[in-house]
Amino acid sequence: GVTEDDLKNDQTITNQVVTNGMGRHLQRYSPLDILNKDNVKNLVPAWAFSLGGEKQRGQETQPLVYDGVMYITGSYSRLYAIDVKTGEELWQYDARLPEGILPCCDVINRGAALYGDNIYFGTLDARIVALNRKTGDVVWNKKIADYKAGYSYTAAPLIVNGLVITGNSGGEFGIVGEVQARDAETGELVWTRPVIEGHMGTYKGEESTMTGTLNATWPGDMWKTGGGATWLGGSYDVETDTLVFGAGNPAPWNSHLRNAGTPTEGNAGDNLYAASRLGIDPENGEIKWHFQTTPREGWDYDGVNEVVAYTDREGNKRFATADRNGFFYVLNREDGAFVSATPFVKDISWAEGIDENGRPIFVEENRPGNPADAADGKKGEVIFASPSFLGGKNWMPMAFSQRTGNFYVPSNEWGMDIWNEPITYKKGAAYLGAGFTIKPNYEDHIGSLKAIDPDTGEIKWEYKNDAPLWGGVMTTAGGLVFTGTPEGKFIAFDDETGEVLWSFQTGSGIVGQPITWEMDGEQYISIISGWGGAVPLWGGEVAKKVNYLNQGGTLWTFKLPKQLASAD
Ligand SMILES: O=C(O)c1cc(C(=O)O)c2c(n1)C(=O)C(=O)c1cc(C(=O)O)[nH]c1-2
Ligand SMILES: [Ca+2]
Repeated sequence: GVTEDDLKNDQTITNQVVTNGMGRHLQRYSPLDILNKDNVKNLVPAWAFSLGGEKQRGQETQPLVYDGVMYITGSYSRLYAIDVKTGEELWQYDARLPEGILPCCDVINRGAALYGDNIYFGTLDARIVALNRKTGDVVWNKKIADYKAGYSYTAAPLIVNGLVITGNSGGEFGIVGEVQARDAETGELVWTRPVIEGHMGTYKGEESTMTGTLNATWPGDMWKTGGGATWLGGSYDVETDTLVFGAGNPAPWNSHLRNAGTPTEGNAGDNLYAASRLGIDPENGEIKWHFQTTPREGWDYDGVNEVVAYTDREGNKRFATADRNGFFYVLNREDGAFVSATPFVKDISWAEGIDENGRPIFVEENRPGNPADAADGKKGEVIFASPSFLGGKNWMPMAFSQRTGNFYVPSNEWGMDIWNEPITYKKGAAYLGAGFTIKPNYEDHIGSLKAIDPDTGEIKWEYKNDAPLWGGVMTTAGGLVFTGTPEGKFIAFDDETGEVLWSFQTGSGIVGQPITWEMDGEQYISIISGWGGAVPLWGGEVAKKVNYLNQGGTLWTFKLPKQLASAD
């Protein structure tokens, strides 16, 4: 079965992919170079697999490959085991969701996790399931949280030292973000760590420590329904033995309801640890450090985007993250301390920049107005803010190349009209207190894949795409960058120039995450195609731009024709 060593060395053991992120640092970089800039033009499909049924939407999964089997998750909480040589189905598991689930952003799932003889995945009714990886039989099935209160689950779980570590979704319903760790064998809860100040963590069934200080950065009881969903899951830096999880938007969106008034301390009213990254001790769930990207967040700039551990060109150990708020941050890996921040999208309106402590320099006029100041007390001043609430970058993962030292970031250039409204918390009901319409910032593109030098923030090249980019990115030692578009194209770029070297039309929009592995001396690439996710549901004027795209659910696997592979 899959061991901790397999997980630790996922990047260098190139005949399998056993973690989300192709390594728990989430670099999504493969040292394989069988496929390269010269021969990628010959890439052809080896097999394709349809997810079948009527449940064809939003396929965001990253496949896993182990012991001759490929595992993918599908929309509506399904999991498939497929023969990696032939593309034939071995078994499938359908979680059969109850009525009344409340996912904010489509019926998606981003992938599974492997450990021992089990495969693990989370379901939209906020459960975590362990299945036998050979048979698909249920080993255990545990509740993460109450779906009737708006909790759900969409991320790939993370395995560290025999613990299955999960986050939660539901920030648009006033839930409380949390990270949980379970024994992988039994499913028994080991620790919990709520990420909003004032809530108690647990360790082996006992209360452990409170998160932050009660009422230090939240007014009144607002912390009790403060959001901060940990909905994208986390990464793990083995060198500092640290889990890194992001916390989403504070709830409700209307930030005037979360203003703690005249600050008595520097951070009163910041609403910790919403819109933050947290370094967590995997042993007991204690918080080691935090870095808040957007204090008293008011534009839905969830702070969940993936934190990637890497080593920079001078040998410094760093983390990088491209936040929804439009800034690309570099942090110190030892303590999460701020190193630098640079804009990675063009028209950021809510902040002038980031100061030397990593705190935004707010443009206060660009905070959506307080409904209490409006004549009717109902609709606060409408402002145009950029990036839009779907972010300069959303969930779709960037990749780091050890070959070029650059990050490849799937970003979007868009803004929104946004306003605040009064709202009170009601269990299981949307808890926004805001209205919005998304708008493109440019006529000819929204999507923008950018090669970014993390040392300087310089954008080395950019690929513009009409529709918003919503799929993951992967880099290889062959000098290739792979990603897909909502228009259905799966594309290989030159990592140095951004030149398109190859593309393939997959038949539906790509919102999935590519992988690569080696089998019998050949290099394979897989990507799932199936349009969906948040854009068509929440996308305002942008949704109209993409409403011609067809749903789907097909997993594609590519390789070089055999004679060409050996001839090159
Ligand atoms: O606050 C939350 O709990 C939460 C959860 C999710 C999710 O679990 O997919 C998304 C968001 N927020 C969100 O703000 C968002 O833009 C988003 C996009 C997507 C997607 O998969 O396309 N999910 C989510
Ligand atoms: Ca959110």
